[in-house]
Amino acid sequence: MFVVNDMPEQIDGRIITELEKTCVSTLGHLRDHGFALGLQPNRRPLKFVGTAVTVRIPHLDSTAVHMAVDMLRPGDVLVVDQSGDHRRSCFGGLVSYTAKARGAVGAVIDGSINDHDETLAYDFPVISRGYSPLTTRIAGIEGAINVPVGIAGAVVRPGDVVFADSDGAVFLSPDEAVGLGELLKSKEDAEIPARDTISAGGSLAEFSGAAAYRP
Ligand SMILES: O=C([O-])CC(=O)C(=O)O
Ligand SMILES: [Mg+2]
Repeated sequence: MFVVNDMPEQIDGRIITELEKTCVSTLGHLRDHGFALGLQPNRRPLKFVGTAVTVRIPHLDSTAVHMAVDMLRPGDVLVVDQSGDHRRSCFGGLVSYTAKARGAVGAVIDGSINDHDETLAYDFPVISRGYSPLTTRIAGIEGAINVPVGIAGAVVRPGDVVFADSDGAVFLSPDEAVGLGELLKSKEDAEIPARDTISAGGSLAEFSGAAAYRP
């Protein structure tokens, strides 16, 4: 059975502009959930922030991926749950070419990807489990578009914020993302004077607070 739900509301442009100035790992200093653990970027440096368009497919049938890619809008991020089969690739040159042509800003695939050289040439950022020559097929078995999905330990809902950089991706609800960019930027800015202090012989442990635990 195929489920094709409406496209989600796109996230506020201010959230994107603010998060784009910051690093995903700065959020990793503050919380543990929502990270796509074990997924790697196809190139570095990499950065994108966009609206999650989710797809769930069974192990070998990427019919729903091809449907969803046609639906992508400028600013969207394709997020694919392969139902735990990480060895197959549902995402290669033609899918990435189409996603880019529609204006999507990136993809997060909880599975493998293929057509390494071609996708790099299109300069479309993808975070995935890695590369595999074993692909999915257009089998018409089942699939769902814009439903909650599970991506490498994180729950992702259509319309969530996908915040990705060279270190990996995290998923946030639009509410959680309001004001987050400013908070992350303030933490990053606090490291600027710390560098000068450290260059002058000062202590990292004093700056981080680790010094308080010295026996
Ligand atoms: O079609 C697919 O599912 C994967 C692929 O090779 C491409 O996107 O070019
Ligand atoms: Mg191909």
